[in-house]
Parts: sequence; C-alpha cells; structure tokens
Amino acid sequence: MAATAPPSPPSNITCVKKLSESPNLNSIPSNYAYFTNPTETIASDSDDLIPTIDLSLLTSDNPDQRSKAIQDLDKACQEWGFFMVVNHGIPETLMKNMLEVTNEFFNLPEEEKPEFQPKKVLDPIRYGTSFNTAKEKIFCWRDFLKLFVHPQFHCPHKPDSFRDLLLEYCERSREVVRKLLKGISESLGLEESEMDKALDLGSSFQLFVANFYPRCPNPDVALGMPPHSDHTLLTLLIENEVGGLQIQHKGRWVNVNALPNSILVNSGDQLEIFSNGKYKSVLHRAVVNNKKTRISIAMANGPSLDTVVSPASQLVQTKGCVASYVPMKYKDYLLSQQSNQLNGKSMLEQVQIHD
Ligand SMILES: O=C(O)CCC(=O)C(=O)O
Ligand SMILES: [Fe+2]
Repeated sequence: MAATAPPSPPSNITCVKKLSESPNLNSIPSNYAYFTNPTETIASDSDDLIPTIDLSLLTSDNPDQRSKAIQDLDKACQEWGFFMVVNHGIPETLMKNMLEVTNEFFNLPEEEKPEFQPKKVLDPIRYGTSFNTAKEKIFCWRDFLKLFVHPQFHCPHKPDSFRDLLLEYCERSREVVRKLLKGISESLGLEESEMDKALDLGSSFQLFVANFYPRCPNPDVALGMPPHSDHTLLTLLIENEVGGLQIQHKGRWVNVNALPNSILVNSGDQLEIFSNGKYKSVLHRAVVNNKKTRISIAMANGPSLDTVVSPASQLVQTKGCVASYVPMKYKDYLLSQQSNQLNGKSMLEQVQIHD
C-alpha cells in the first residue's frame, strides 16, 4: 500500500491571527468558507449526557470501584469514543499556565516565528496555519503549533517559561494516558499490561498540538477544524474556557461543554485498529465564534513510532473473528495523515478491510 505522500512545501499563507487583526475585517476571504450543511442538527450535551470517567476510581484499590470504572470506560468508548476525565491528578494551575504560555507563544511578534516554520512534514517543531495549506483549497480558521514531546522532547526557546511547563504537562498527561490505557486493555478483555507491551508505550509517541482560533467575523461558514478523527490512541484536550469542540454522536453534532478542570478525551484511529473496530475513533470538529479567541491544547498520544499496529491478536483469534484492518507502522500512518488534507476518517479507510 502507498502509505506515504511526498512532503509538502512550507506554507506562505498568512496566519489567521494576523488576518483577524486586519482593520475593518467584516467578512472572511472566500477561501475560508466551508458552508457547513445547514440541515445538520446540533445537540447540546445535556440532551444526552457525555460520559465522565473518574480516574481516581479507575486506579482505586477497591476492586468493585475499579471494575465499575472499567465498565464505564468500556461503555464510553463503545457508545461515544469520547469522555471527560475528572480527578485526573493534573494540577489546575499547571493546565492554566499551559494555556497562558501557549497564548504568549502565539502573541509573539510575527517576525519572531518564522524560525519555527517547518521544512518537512514531520519536523519536530511546526508552527503554521490551517492544517496543510499545500493541499487545501479551503483553509481552517486556525493557527497551530505542533511539537514532538516524547520520546524526544522539543520546545521553542521562547517564551521563557514554556519549556519547564510543557515538560511537566507532557509527563503528567502521559501518566493519565497510561492509566486510561491499562483500563481500556482490561475493558477489551486483555491483561492490564497488554497494550503497554503490544504498542511499546514506554517509547510512546506524544505530540503537543496547540490550536489558536481567533475571533471570526463569519463563524457560521468558517471552521476551526473540519470533521476528522485523530491518528492517535487517545487525545487529551484542554481549552481556555471558550467552547468550540463538537463531537459526532448518533449522527448529530454535539456541543461539548467541558466540566471545570476536566480533561476531554477522544479515542483515535490507532485505538480503533487495535480494538479491531470495537472502539471506533470519534469524528469531531472545532467551530469558531465572533466574540473571543479560543485556545485548545490537544495532546496526541500514540504507540511508539516504530510499532506496526494491527488488531490485538487475542481479539482476532476467537472463532469467527477476522482482522478488519491491515497492519501499518504508526510512523507511516502519521506521515500520510499529516501530508494530506484533514478529511473525516479518510486515512483510516485506507487500512480498513471491507468484506
Ligand atoms: O480545538 C479543538 O477543540 C479540537 C482540536 C482537534 O481536534 C485537534 O487538534 O485534533
Ligand atoms: Fe482532533
């Protein structure tokens, strides 16, 4: 299978932060207009409650509490592919400081940022706009900073406090992910340490993705990010108290109103593959608004880059079960996903076996 696309050239498109600051910007340029389907229904999460996972119960010494938390996780992954984690142990001040320093990064003078623009698709430090302007006809109302933070740690040398804060936040969020994946391993009927071993999580790939969505004069036609699933096992997301994330649930877009101090978690393509389709990666998108800048930080957590990911052997050895996905090295998957446009679950479809 042709897994990789050629590296895209660097982009020269103006960042949306600068665009949004242009005097008298009353409407967006036409190449930012998506014209989202007006017949789509938007539900608020109160109609159908988004699941909450209490991480302290998942790691509890009380076997009943733990097995109930594993059942909840199983249900959340099967029915939603999305949940909010509370009692996760990451200090609130650390999350706030991360969002603050991220804001400071985007607010650095534009002439200080070109050094962070990538030359290749998988450069470890990438500042840019939209998703992949070399391939897109319609751009996202979004600037981004993407950093490889594990197993090697990369960070811009400014703002001053960025490095220490990011290092701590990445470590803490990996601990949360390890705990969740132990629970998910069990909810799939596997040993607690099975995912750890099969996916080489000691060298897990972690990508920090900061999204900056400035105020937008036409929030009804622009999108911060179009519908997509993530290339990850699990993505952990925090935001600056400005909502905008929507997830697809039972054919409708659901607004996510995050509980204070919670972490939003969505299942990604590698989890769908490993679970042989039991836990589907969730389609989600980011909408924008005309009142406030929104900042979100998505920590993308995958297996190690060298892992060839396939459905867990224990899940396909049972009589009557066949693998629904072809094996693919995670690094190749990531390169291909990042080299193309963001388009629904199109990357996953390339490894899916249809009967
Ligand atoms: O900003 C958001 O809420 C979504 C971000 C996202 O989906 C991503 O970075 O992959
Ligand atoms: Fe995403």
